[in-house]
Amino acid sequence: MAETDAAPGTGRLPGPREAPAEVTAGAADGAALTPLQLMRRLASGPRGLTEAEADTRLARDGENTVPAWYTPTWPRRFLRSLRDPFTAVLLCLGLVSAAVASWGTACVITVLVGVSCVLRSSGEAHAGRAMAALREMVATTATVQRRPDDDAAPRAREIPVEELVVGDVVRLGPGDLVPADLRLLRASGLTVHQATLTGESTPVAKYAVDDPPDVGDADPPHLCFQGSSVASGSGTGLVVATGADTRFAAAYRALGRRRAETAFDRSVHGIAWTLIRFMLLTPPLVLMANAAVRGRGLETLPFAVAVAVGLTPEMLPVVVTATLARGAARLAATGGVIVKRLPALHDLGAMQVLCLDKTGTLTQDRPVVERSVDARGRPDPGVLRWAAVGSFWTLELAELPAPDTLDEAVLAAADEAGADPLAHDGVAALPFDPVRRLAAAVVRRPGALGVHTLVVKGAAEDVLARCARARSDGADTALDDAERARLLDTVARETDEGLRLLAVAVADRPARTGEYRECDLRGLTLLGFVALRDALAPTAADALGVLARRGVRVKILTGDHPGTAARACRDLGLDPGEVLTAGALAQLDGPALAAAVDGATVVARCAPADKARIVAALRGAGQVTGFLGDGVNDVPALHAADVGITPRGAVTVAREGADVVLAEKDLTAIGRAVAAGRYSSGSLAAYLRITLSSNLGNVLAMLGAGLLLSFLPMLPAQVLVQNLCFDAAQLAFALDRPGDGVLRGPAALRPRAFLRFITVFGLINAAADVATFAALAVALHTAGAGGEEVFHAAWFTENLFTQALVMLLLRAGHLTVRGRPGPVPCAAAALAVIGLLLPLSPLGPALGLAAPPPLYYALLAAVLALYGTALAAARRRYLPGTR
Ligand SMILES: Nc1ncnc2c1ncn2[C@@H]1O[C@H](COP(=O)(O)OP(=O)(O)OP(=O)(O)O)[C@@H](O)[C@H]1O
Ligand SMILES: [Mg+2]
Repeated sequence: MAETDAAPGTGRLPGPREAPAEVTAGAADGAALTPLQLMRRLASGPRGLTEAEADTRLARDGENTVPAWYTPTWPRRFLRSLRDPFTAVLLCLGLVSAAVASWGTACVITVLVGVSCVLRSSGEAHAGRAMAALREMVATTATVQRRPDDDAAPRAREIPVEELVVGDVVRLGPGDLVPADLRLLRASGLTVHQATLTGESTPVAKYAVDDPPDVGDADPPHLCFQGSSVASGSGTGLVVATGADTRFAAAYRALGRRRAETAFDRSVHGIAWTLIRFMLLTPPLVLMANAAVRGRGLETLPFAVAVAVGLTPEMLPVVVTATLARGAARLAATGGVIVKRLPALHDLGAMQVLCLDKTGTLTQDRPVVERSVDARGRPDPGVLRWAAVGSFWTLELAELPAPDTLDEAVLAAADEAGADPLAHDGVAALPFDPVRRLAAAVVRRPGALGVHTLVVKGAAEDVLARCARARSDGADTALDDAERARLLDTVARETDEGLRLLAVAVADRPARTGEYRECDLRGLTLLGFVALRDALAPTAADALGVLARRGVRVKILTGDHPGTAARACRDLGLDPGEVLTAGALAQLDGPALAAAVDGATVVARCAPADKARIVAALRGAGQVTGFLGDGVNDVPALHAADVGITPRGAVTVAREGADVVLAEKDLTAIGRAVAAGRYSSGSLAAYLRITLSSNLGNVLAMLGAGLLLSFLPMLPAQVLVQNLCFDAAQLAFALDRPGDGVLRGPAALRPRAFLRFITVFGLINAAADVATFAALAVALHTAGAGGEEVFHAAWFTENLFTQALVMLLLRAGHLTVRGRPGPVPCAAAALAVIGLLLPLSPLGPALGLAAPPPLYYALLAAVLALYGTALAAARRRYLPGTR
């Protein structure tokens, strides 16, 4: 409910354009053309646009805004706040009142709705601005190929995606967000996630074609759409549509937000909807009870409506938005954490399990080659040389915008050792893919005519599975299962030292012109291993310690070897216990999978889908689950989690998909984020607890009194004025900071437990009201005076006093902030003053209130003292250790 809707914002409406038609093709229009025809039509070329031409087009066509969070206008915001379910129920009640000509009630309800809508839309506007500023800090870029002028050679450079224009030539690499609709000119092992467009969760292969297949295909293989993201491989594409013209923009409008229910929805939304059901039930119940017991008819309807209104926490959306926005702004300013989706702050506080990837999150992802050995474990620089040939030609031929850190490390080490990958000629490349866990290049060896050499490097298990022989001392020996097992043992021993191992294998094939595919990578000869060391992130151990103290369980889901992961775990002070591999869990799903990973700390050799599956299973088992990762292989899990967290240096698509971005390279920020989430959830929980239990108490008392008395216990207008006072006072919770007790454990609000709580406290509250009744009877009897007005005034005063008391007693934390009273105590004091003075003021008679006799106040003090004692006792039982 605090969420701002997302919609594509291009700042202008799609409409007829001034531009010449041939330069602005939509993705689908050009799909049937050959790349050359299309380039001619878009007045571009394989070398890209010149900077000047790009500027002209940008000025003409406007910015290419990715479906960002746009800021709705004021009237729209106001209308949207009317759509809030509480407001809708209030409006219905208002209509009912108008229908029975109860104009006073109808007017007060209109005022209530108006006030809460204004508060809500201004709160949202404020939160929206704060969020936009935060999201600005993690803006997205694209790699574009442009020329400084007509004669210059093209240069690849990063620009903000907003500056892309039709005709630009863009490069894509793993983890990039497709920045606009593209026609592929070249592609190498390219697969993209386009779940946002098609709902399909597995990556789809994309490739360049010269003669496009039939037009109108829903998912043409040679087009990549804005909003999808690169899962593996690389490509170069021509921008065919930007901004509002992209297919994503159109699809996005229809789709809305696709997120599954998160912890926030389950708790705050869950509670809200339970309440709405109660509210709708209340008027008919009141009517029926009054008809049955007192024989009253429809004349009790305004009262019944007022009672239902009394139950409504109208300020809930306002308090939620304001609390979360305030928490997020503070966290960004002081904690180095950017919350991109407001409810994620609540989910951070509620998080019970945090799954992390290892590489780049717990380690620095700056691997350094430590040694290179042959299949027998003896030092062999030749293995590193071959690995470098593979790395170099994969990067070169796949045109990756940036090298992978492992490849970078291999190339740096080979360079130092004086190897020259250029001595070979590259033919083809299959870039790294986190599912296959290997990369391959096809090269021509100098002097070896008619022969193509495949160079394969990757995870030891996966490369070994494709090897038929192993080479040592220049001689090849056949690899049987026993030998494979021995080699894997050796690898496991090395990983125990914390090393990451890449296996390197080659194979000679007769030269050919056809494409190389994954199935060609068989019958290889293992050359040996390159061992790399990746130092731990300096703050990782501290961060894990903080999480443990805060009661968040940590699990490591990594694509790396179980040994390397276990060693990293131990070095960080975390007991790895039994290390699982994703392969062993392949058959499990749902609760069985959740149970299997429940006791484990490390699950290794996870493909991207495995990480997502495990996260989803944990969530399915009722655990509020976060995921922290930085790579392409983490994206599905980031989406699957209640709260997806990413460090700032993460790949674009991870940052784009995450709910929370750690702005600094400091993992301890996660501890601060969790704390901020818990403070915010703590404020919300206190607000809900207090508001709902006193609302419920008042309603119960009013129902009972309505049946006992011969007149209405409160006039509808009085109920509503009282309600207005409560609402105003409750806004203080948005400014409140609860006590440090909230930091002790995850702060998930469970609707069931919560409803039990408010029932207990509601009953105590109702009991206080009944006691007031008795006090009043005694006082009136003694004073020999009475009447409805005195009763109403007495009850009004008592209600405001009990509300003030509840606000003080059911809230955790100190009453003062830096020596001054905090917002909640101030609001409670204001309530008490109004409760005391309003019936005595000139406004009193206007509302039908008359001053009670002095004895009543003395008795009220006694009732309040008793009530306070009962609250304190119940609090010790239901809210242990909250202060
Ligand atoms: N560029 C590469 N070329 C060849 N093999 C690679 C390359 N990058 C990674 N690998 C191999 O694939 C394995 C899995 O890599 P992946 O990127 O899925 O996970 P990771 O980065 O090791 O771990 P994490 O999931 O913790 O980030 C690595 O352990 C490594 O053996
Ligand atoms: Mg990673």
